[in-house]
Amino acid sequence: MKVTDTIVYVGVNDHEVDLFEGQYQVPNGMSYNSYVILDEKTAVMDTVDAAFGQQWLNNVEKALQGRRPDYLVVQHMEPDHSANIPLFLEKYPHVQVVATAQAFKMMNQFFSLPSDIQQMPVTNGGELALGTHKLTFVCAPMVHWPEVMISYESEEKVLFSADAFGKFGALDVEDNWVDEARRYYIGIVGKFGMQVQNVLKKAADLDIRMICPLHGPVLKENLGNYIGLYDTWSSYRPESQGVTIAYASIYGHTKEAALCLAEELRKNGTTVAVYDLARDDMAAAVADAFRYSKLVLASNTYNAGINPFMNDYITRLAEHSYQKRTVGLIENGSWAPMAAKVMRGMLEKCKEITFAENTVTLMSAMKSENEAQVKALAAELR
Ligand SMILES: Cc1cc2nc3c(=O)[nH]c(=O)nc-3n(C[C@H](O)[C@H](O)[C@H](O)COP(=O)(O)O)c2cc1C
Repeated sequence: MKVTDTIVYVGVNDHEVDLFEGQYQVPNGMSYNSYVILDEKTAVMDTVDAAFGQQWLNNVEKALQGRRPDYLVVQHMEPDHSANIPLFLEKYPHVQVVATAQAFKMMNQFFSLPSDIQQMPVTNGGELALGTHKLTFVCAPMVHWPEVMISYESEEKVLFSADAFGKFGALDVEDNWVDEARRYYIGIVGKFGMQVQNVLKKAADLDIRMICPLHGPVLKENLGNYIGLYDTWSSYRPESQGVTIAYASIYGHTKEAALCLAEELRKNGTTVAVYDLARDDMAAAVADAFRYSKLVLASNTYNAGINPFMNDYITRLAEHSYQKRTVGLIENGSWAPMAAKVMRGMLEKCKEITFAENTVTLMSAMKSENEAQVKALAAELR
């Protein structure tokens, strides 16, 4: 598949993967992208997941049209992109491998490569001329591993962005880019907002006409929109006004209060996303907490603590640097409700959290006073 006349897509679609990175549900599969640049010299940009070695090699061979590859550029050592480095070097032992020093170190950790491989270590700002095409390498530490670099090709103004601007989903399935890109970004890179901001600052000086990520489609239009979303996500600003309600309930009474709140909010035109933390996709619930300006956590008390699913959820939010949001609390308990206190305590390490003044406290089941509390919380959040 041509990206341009001289850049060819040689990646693969994976519909067999059950959990991406061992935890993310990917109902539409995954793409592992790789590209070939054809010029006086040829460069292959990254490899693909181990399961697709032969298919990828065939794609590369076809794209090269009988030529030999001169360079293998390794932007990221995560195995879904690097697993086929040994296979590639077995077939093309003369190739110069271009990567950061830290990537070479990881290469030797992951693989037992021959000692005579041709290494070309690069640092930030390093360049590689292929003919009319010229790659400039920009180090992007922790976006989302420390060895990551992205590559700017100045002839066609293409940014090879490594995992940035990637998404879940194979390329042969139509879906909503922003939802699957947000779930991917928040889950995988979300913790490293400051590092993403640093890369965006470096990229602001570049004239970018096209973004070639390691997952998801090549982005050719409305690049300002995608870059703007990355700026929003990495600065932890809400993307939209709205409320995410995440609940964990054993017998259904806390759920009832959560759904009652959702109804109250919707009545007034507030956008609401509701998640059952025991049953719905936790990564989607985390992504929507970042998407919307407000969050309500509803949990039953559990052994003087909170429901284990809520515990997992708040732990994930805190790990992803959740911040700059308003949070409301709904708790339930049959003898000593503690959930609101525990949830509040868990979020205290998060920056710039404003707690709603109204807390809903159920003593086992919804009563008329709880309905009044729910209405008061809704009034405060809308
Ligand atoms: C294993 C277990 C531990 C619980 N621990 C407490 C507790 O420490 N304090 C309390 O008040 N209620 C506790 N409860 C009771 C529930 O929190 C309470 O019945 C609540 O109303 C359940 O809400 P739900 O209908 O949303 O599941 C516990 C329940 C279970 C099953």
